[in-house]
Amino acid sequence: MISFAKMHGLGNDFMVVDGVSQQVYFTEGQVRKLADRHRGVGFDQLLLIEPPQQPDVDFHYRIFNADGKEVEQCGNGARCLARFVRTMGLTWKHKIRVSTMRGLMNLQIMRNGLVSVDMGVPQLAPDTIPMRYAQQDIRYSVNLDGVSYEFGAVSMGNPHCVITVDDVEKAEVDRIGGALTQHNLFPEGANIGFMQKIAHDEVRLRVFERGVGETQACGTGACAAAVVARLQHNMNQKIRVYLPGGHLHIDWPGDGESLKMMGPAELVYQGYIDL
Ligand SMILES: N[C@@H](CCC[C@H](N)C(=O)O)C(=O)O
Repeated sequence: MISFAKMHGLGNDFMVVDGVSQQVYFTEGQVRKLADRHRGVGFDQLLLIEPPQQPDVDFHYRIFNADGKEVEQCGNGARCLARFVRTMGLTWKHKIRVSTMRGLMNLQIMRNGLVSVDMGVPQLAPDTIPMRYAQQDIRYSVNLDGVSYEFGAVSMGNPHCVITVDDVEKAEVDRIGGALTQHNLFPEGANIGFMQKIAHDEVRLRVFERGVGETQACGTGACAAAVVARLQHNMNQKIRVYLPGGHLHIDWPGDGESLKMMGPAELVYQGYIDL
């Protein structure tokens, strides 16, 4: 039996497991079974919180997609992690530093109850995404069934491709997202965002997540969209990203600078399950 919490960030939902007080290990098959929305707990990602692996860090943060694969980063999950470790008494700090597969991240629980995350510096070079394009650019194109799609590519620790559309409601998220997430342009797959500009400081966004499908919100997807919005469309440093599950505040001063994301993190229930 392991104890866990069910949490969500704007409807992007998680099974969160305390791997500090419990000895836990998950196989790909176990994660897939737990992710099943009819026979398991049901979630987009499983978050496993482990003891720190280095001195200046509070926790090590691991993320598994619903398909069982471990991935590098999850923005909505990071906010839930901050709320989880405080609620479960794993720390009393308001400022929490975690390591992930791809580096370090600082989380802060704000007075207004929201959680702010310093997501680090967005990476734009094709080999850091990774993406099979020789030269870095702010706009790339890909051909799908004879139609060419322009996109921006960003690594927020994990790979993102962002396509600007006229009407996000009409975007073929499943068809185009499903084809591009596994396109050979992206050797490790990619999360595919569909972004509509609303104003200089507002976009709407839907994301087809790698290893999951369309989710109600994607934190790193919102960060990547803000980067593309600024680079391709000269939008503001501070923008609101409206996702199907709610909105996030993103603040990115520009190239080479760290990006901050702020939004909610909710605990739904706590439970026990046999693995
Ligand atoms: N929902 C997440 C991203 C989770 C990982 C992603 N599906 C990937 O494979 O990179 C977020 O809030 O950032």
